[in-house]
Amino acid sequence: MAVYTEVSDAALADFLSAYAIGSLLSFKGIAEGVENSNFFLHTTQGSYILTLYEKRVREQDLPFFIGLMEHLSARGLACPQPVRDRAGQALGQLCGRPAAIVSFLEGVSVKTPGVEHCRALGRALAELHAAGRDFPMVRENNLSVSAWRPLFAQAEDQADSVEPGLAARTRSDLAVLEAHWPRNLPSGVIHADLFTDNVFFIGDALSGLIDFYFACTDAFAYDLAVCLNAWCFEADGTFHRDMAAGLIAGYEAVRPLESAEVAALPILCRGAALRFMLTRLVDWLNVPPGALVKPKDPREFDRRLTFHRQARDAWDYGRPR
Ligand SMILES: Nc1ncnc2c1ncn2[C@@H]1O[C@H](COP(=O)(O)OP(=O)(O)OP(=O)(O)O)[C@@H](O)[C@H]1O
Ligand SMILES: N[C@@H](CCO)C(=O)O
Repeated sequence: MAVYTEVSDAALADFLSAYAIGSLLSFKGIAEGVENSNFFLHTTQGSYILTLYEKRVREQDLPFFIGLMEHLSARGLACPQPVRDRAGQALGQLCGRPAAIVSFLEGVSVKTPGVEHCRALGRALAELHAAGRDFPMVRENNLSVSAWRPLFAQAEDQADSVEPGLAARTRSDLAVLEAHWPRNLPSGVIHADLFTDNVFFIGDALSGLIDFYFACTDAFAYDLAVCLNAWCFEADGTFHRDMAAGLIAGYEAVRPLESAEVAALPILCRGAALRFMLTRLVDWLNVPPGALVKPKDPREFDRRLTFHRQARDAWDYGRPR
């Protein structure tokens, strides 16, 4: 359970007194997630999510995330809407952490997505890219290719204790990716972490996207590569080409890929898999003492990398030639 910071009743009451969202009916920690501390907040006016920003979220980036959610909500994208306090502030401090309240989205995430879920995801991803086009703020992707070697340095000595051969495989992936990482692809606001737990459905219809705390300015096709990794593989590394085809077709129904993006897809997928393998590896080896959190398994992405290393072109990912 991702609750790194406990919030006392008194601290919560003091924090909420700045907001005009009614009086508190219930408050409880949320079991899912690994990054921030999240709580359900139920008041006489409705349901909200309270987030205390932890470890990997830099305080100077919070105006980007909050501004982006406001921008996307204003353009009709179903995402959390930040709630401003009586003084017009969307960001406050609670228990020594930066904190914000956002609207609660209805829906549930799917644990085992099918082709139609992937098609709906593709459409929503392209709509997000379109809605973000006139967002004026910029945030560099601080978990892109130049960050991977320093991340690996934190875990290299112990990598083989997690999976034999992992250190050597990672060294060779890093060399290839650093030499061939594509530049100058069409770019803009990307979500960068659109895993199944961050996409809600009501029945078969996609109802909302959450967790914009890795959002940044980067290649649109990299976001697609993140989704291909997150949605179209089993934990054991089995790839579902039909789901990948649905995801790409859904995306291209809204925003057709340019030829440079199509050509870059295999290396973008390989890089995205390495990014999640590395952050998981570092977290796996460094669980904070006392934190109520279950770290995610880096080996799932080591297995995906086996697929990406042998992929030749976008056709291998289900895109028609
Ligand atoms: N706006 C929202 N509406 C409804 N539920 C939400 C909302 N925001 C968060 N949640 C719930 O809280 C959980 C954790 O939120 P979130 O994914 O943002 O946390 P995180 O720690 O950043 O997680 P991750 O590991 O995905 O980065 C979600 O799985 C969902 O159940
Ligand atoms: N979605 C990430 C965790 C948050 O970055 C993962 O599955 O590793």
